Amino acid sequence: MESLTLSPLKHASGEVQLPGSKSLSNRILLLAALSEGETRVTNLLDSDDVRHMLNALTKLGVSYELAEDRRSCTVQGVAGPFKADAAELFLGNAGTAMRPLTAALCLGNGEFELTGEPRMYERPIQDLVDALRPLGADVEYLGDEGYPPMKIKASGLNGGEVSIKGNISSQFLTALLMAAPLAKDDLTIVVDGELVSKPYIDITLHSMKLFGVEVINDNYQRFIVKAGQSYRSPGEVMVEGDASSASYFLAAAAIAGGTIRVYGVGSDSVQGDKAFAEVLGKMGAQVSYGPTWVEVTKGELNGVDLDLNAIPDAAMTIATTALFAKGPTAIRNVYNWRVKETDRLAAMATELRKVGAEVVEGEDFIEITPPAEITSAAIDTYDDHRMAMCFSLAAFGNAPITINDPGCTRKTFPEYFDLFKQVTG
Ligand SMILES: O=C(O)C1=C[C@@H](OP(=O)(O)O)[C@@H](O)[C@H](O)C1
Ligand SMILES: C=C(OP(=O)(O)O)C(=O)O
Repeated sequence: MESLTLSPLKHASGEVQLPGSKSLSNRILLLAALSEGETRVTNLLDSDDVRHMLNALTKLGVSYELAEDRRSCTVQGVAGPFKADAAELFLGNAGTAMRPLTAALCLGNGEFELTGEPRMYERPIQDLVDALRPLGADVEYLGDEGYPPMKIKASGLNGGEVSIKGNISSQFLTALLMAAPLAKDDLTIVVDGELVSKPYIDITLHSMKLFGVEVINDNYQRFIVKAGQSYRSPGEVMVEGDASSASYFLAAAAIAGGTIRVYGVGSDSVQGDKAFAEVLGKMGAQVSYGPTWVEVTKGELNGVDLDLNAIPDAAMTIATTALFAKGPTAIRNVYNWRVKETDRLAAMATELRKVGAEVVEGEDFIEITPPAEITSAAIDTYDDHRMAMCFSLAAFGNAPITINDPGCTRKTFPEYFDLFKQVTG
């Protein structure tokens, strides 16, 4: 396994043009495929998660033309459910491909197998399948009950009223919402209990609206989607920059100074993770926004105690930023860190201790007391892109930090370490 050793870093400044948002890239590609007409998608993310979606669309008979740099793509919509009647789809560890495609495939007619990397077989999908079955979906688990791989025998989805649990992943509700307009009748979706990662539902509703579909949203507890609203191409869509990817650069500036400005995400962004900069502000960094940019300058950082359920991905960056704050930091209500690329609560606790932090790992929270001096360590990344990216920040101490398997950032941000070097060199 390769590793990358970062010498102690002192400074971070410059400008970063963010790659396209993963969440938006995969939603827009799927909706473009299901819609009437041709859609030109620009600023598309080029990363493993998006490649899995693109490969799946090819196998499902969708044609598209991808630019040589893979950052723009013209998709020919199939105007309704996929036309393919059989396919085996390998979806890696991409939640934004696995969950939405599971629901979308049920709309058509045929037999489909959905497979992925070993970790995908440990990431739950039962709450989605339990919501699809009463609508007529035939989904068989091929391995463990409640987890991929799965076989779908599709024959369309009925309308009616269905309830879905949202306390493990918002992607289940996202998947059902995006499939809903192509069901045979109107669909009412009732959220059973707590809904985690709520801002991702706004990304979903925003994406559906771009493609001409309106959803009645009753306080995120009840959604009504009228049938017969077909997706229609808006012609051209530009993908916003990735707000989660922005977090590492903004945190670098907050920790080390001078100033970093990221372009592609700002006050106009639909992504919940734009709120990450506000958290840095609460810690003491100076933050300013434009419609499509965010700028952070170093401040005296203090620990915070916050519920970060709404921004679970960017919240990981707060965990390593906490190494440079005065006093302890608590990140609360992040139980679902445990079912992501790795058990992120356990991984974060183990690796933060390696650099000298004192850590309390709760069932759904983590408390971090920074060390007086960060100690040199080799950080294991657990095939989790965010572990690799977060721990690059530990190099702002006085000790070298080795990141094992830095290539795992390919899931969402293949060029991360090149850009990080540019702003810290
Ligand atoms: O819908 C999305 O695009 C995502 C939703 C979130 O997952 P959960 O809803 O499982 O928390 C987030 O962590 C993931 O990276 C992307
Ligand atoms: C949880 C993540 O990914 P996924 O879309 O696979 O859920 C993530 O990117 O942090």
